[in-house]
Amino acid sequence: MKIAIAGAGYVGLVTAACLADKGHDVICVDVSEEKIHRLNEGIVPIYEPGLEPLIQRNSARLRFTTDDAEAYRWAEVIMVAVGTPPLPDGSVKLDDVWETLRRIAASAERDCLVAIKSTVPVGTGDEAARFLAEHGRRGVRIDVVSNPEFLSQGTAVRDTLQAPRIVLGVESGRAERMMKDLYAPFALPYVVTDRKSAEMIKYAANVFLALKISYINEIANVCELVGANIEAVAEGIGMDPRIGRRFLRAGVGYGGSCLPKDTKALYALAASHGYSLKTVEAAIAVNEKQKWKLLEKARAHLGVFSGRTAAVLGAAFKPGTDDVRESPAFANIERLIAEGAAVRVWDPAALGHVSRRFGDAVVCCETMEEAIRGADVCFIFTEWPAVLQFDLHRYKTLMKTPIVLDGRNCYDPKQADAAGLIYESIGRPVGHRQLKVDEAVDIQRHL
Ligand SMILES: NC(=O)C1=CN([C@@H]2O[C@H](COP(=O)(O)OP(=O)(O)OC[C@H]3O[C@@H](n4cnc5c(N)ncnc54)[C@H](O)[C@@H]3O)[C@@H](O)[C@H]2O)C=CC1
Ligand SMILES: O=C(O)[C@H]1O[C@H](OP(=O)(O)OP(=O)(O)OC[C@H]2O[C@@H](n3ccc(=O)[nH]c3=O)[C@H](O)[C@@H]2O)[C@H](O)[C@@H](O)[C@@H]1O
Repeated sequence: MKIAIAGAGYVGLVTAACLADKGHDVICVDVSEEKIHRLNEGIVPIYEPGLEPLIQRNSARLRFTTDDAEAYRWAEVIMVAVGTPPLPDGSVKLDDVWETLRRIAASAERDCLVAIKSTVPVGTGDEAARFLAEHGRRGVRIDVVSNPEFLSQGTAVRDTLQAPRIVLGVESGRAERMMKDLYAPFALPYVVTDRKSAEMIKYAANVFLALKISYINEIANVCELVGANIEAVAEGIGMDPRIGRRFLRAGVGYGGSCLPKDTKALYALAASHGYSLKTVEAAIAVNEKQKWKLLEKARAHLGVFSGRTAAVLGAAFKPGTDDVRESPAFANIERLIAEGAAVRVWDPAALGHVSRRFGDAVVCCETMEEAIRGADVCFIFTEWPAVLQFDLHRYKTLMKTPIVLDGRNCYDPKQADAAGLIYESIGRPVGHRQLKVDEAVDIQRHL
């Protein structure tokens, strides 16, 4: 089939490459001249494992352009994968979606299907269908489908090729048939429903994941108070298939472009109908507090940050991506700088974003060693493989004071203790080298 995809971002690019890989002819459209220029030069503008070879392998069936009118004239299916960022009140900014729909209405000359992959408030698909029926060219039939996306960054290619389900929110037999033709080569299970329910499935899924994370983080906080170990607790409850093991990793909270914005968007949507979503409100509040956990722990050791050197390991919101949107690391770096710390940041994929955002206010380090050398404290915000595999003794040799505060529970506390570290993580008992606030005046004295 001939597919046009609006938006060459994490979702659009991955979807384009996977559809081309399954034999479809795909044109990926973006308004960013720079992005399209780079893609046409063979440079993939985002870091997503497996994406570059997939794009290269399918170059015969995959084109990139800024000429949306030409792409929308040509396509049988137009997929909308543009951004839907949050507005200050938590509701969703739909400007790019509506701009895309306006362009489709003006350009589509043949009967076609518009599949909305972007995460949009419930009811947007119905509005889009009305708009296209009213403003599309005379005699051109444009069906609208809600086809929400569930991929995760870092595993996006696999998630797309082996998705647990494909959700289709359709209002006509023609739309359902076309979407099933499109996805037939993937041989995946479908959930076929109406447009509004499909849009709700997307929010309900993301928000459920956020609830699960905030719940485990609160349990971790209580574990710290009572001396229990969250890793054992998560394993113990996760083995119950009604609960499930995934998304029970305690840490410094969820970040990224989606869980934070989608929790707020669902809350705002319900509120606009006069309903207060209490569970979601609590999950958002817990997450906001959780992201400062490591700074709280650091204060107990160091008192103030002024004059201290802080190493930050990981800036991306999770491993396997260069995305720093709503990254807990960024909020913490900002606060450390504001409180007078000298901040040295390492990340294997996201350093470009760090230097663009913080400039000379931080030192960007190419290696973990460079970041931690001479540091008074080390914060771990992202569980990159290099962090997991790092020789714990190196912290002791390289740091001025080996205080390692781990927001992703990367190490075994006993091993960290044996390696001579003052090590604290989330929801687990601390080693015997733990310092009390009033003992922390002169760290060196204790080592
Ligand atoms: N990033 C993720 O892991 C997932 C994102 N989603 C949803 O998918 C949507 C897209 O997200 P991302 O890919 O992360 O966004 P992104 O910000 O990486 O990419 C969006 C792209 O759309 C382009 N664009 C803006 N206006 C355009 C227009 N009128 N025509 C063509 N291109 C245009 C932008 O230049 C940008 O390159 C959002 O609604 C998001 O909530 C859903 C599942 C996963
Ligand atoms: O709508 C979206 O954009 C996507 O949002 C999330 O995907 P993503 O944001 O890429 O990443 P996740 O793996 O969900 O992680 C989100 C955040 O939660 C944190 N997390 C995740 C799992 C966990 O157990 N604990 C935890 O703190 C991660 O560190 C990260 O900061 C969902 O997992 C995807 O299904 C969805 O398609």
